[in-house]
Parts: sequence; structure tokens; C-alpha cells
Amino acid sequence: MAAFLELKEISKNYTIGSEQIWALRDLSFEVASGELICIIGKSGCGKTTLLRIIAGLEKQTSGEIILNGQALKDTGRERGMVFQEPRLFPWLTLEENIAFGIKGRMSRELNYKTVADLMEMVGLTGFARAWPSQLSGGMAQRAAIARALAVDPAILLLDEPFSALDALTRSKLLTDFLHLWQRTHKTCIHVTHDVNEALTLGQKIIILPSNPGRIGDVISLPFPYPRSLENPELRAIKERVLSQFFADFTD
Ligand SMILES: Nc1ncnc2c1ncn2[C@@H]1O[C@H](COP(=O)(O)OP(=O)(O)OP(=O)(O)O)[C@@H](O)[C@H]1O
Repeated sequence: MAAFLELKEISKNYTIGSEQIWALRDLSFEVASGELICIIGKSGCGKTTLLRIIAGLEKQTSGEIILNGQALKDTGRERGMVFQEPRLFPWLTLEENIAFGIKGRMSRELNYKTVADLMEMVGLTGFARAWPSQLSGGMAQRAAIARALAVDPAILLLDEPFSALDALTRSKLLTDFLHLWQRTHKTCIHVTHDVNEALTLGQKIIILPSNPGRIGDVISLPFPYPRSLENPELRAIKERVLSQFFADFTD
């Protein structure tokens, strides 16, 4: 498949006092249109930094990002981001939160229909007038996904969107997110530290085994959905992923 998004030798360093800290080092990979990629790495390996650079919220120290043939310079509506926490505006209803990015960009009728469709897609029908404070953590995160999708971005960037949820809610949201992706085939880069989550979702897994973020391995997962983690091939891949993190501990 042709590359839709290309990262070319992305490095990022921060200066803390007199110290230079490398968050990412010469990171290169490609994402095809419609692909669902999971990036997996331990805390501090640079996952959030990487997503923020792709989103344009942070500038790389060196390297280049090409989206659909164009070098990315800044933030843009073609990249939507979902954060670890929902970040909904507490003074707006759910409907208004989801409509925030498209307000004034289309007719009221189309706006209303887009928001209603999105709410249905993420399982929030009936909660249009609810306030963020009236939602559970899972519902709020569903709303955050709908809000990011409202502007119809070419790429959805998800930074551990389910990590703050309890195990049952996380599992349900994971299944629902998979259905949503199968419906939309939106290009997604999903960052996680959970190997099972990556194996459940990813068509490809990119492993960042240590800090500073460098690619340790890229694994294709050509398995149909829904997947059973008991599948012997997936279990073998899980071992392969975990061994990279354990190898790092013994270095
Ligand atoms: N604004 C910043 N200023 C200085 N250093 C930073 C900044 N943001 C990130 N870093 C450093 O960059 C490295 C990578 O951080 P990052 O948050 O990207 O990791 P992460 O893999 O997303 O971690 P986690 O899973 O815990 O969220 C860390 O060493 C961190 O201290």
C-alpha cells in the first residue's frame, strides 16, 4: 500500500536545565490510508511526544512528516486527536462539545445531523443535552472520540484513550472502537502501553522499546477481527513484543 503518512527520521530533544533529553531519535515509519496502527511502548519512551509532533502541537528537532505528499508544518483539521483524558468543555452540553469544531462551517440542519450520527456511532444517543459532569468516564471518552471525528479528519491520533478507564469499561470501549473503525476505515494511530490492546486492534504494531523512542520492531497482524488472544499465532507475537521490553531491562 502507498504511504499516506510518512515520518522521516524524526528526532526530538528537550533542554531541562543544562541537560539535553532525547525523547525521540531517528524515528521513521509509514502509514497507509485507512490503516489502524498501534504504537506500543513503556512509560517515558516518547509516545505522547510522537503523537503531539504528528498533530503539530509540538515541533520536531529534526526530520520531516509528509501527509498525502505535503510536508506538515503546523496543526491542521486533517489531524484529530483524542487524549488520555476527555478534555470536554464543562460549560457545553455533550452535543455542543461534539459540534464545537464544526460550528458555523455547515448549515444548522447538517450540523445537527452530523452530531446525531456521531452520537449514534459512539453509543451516546439520548445524551445530547447531558453536561460532561453527568457522564461516566467511558461516556466522556466516547464523546471525546466523537468530537475528534466531527471535523472528519484524515487521521485520528489516539493517545492511550482507554488507559484511565476501569478494565470492564476499557474492554467495552475497545470493542466499540474497533466496530467504529470498521465502519469508517479512518486512518488511526493508536498509542498504548497495553500489549493486549495493540494485539486486539492493530493491523500493524510499532514497538518503541526504550527511551529515547526508537523503533525496535514493526509487526504486521494480518488477522481478521474480532481476534482471540488465545490464537497461537497472536500468543507468539505477544511473546515477541514482551521479549523486547524484557531485553531492555537486562541491557
Ligand atoms: N515538555 C517537555 N519538556 C521536557 N521534557 C519532556 C517534555 N515532554 C516530554 N518530555 C520528556 O520526553 C520523554 C518522553 O516523554 P513522553 O511523555 O512522550 O513519553 P510517553 O511514552 O508518552 O510516556 P507515558 O506513557 O508515561 O505518557 C520523557 O523523558 C519526558 O520527560
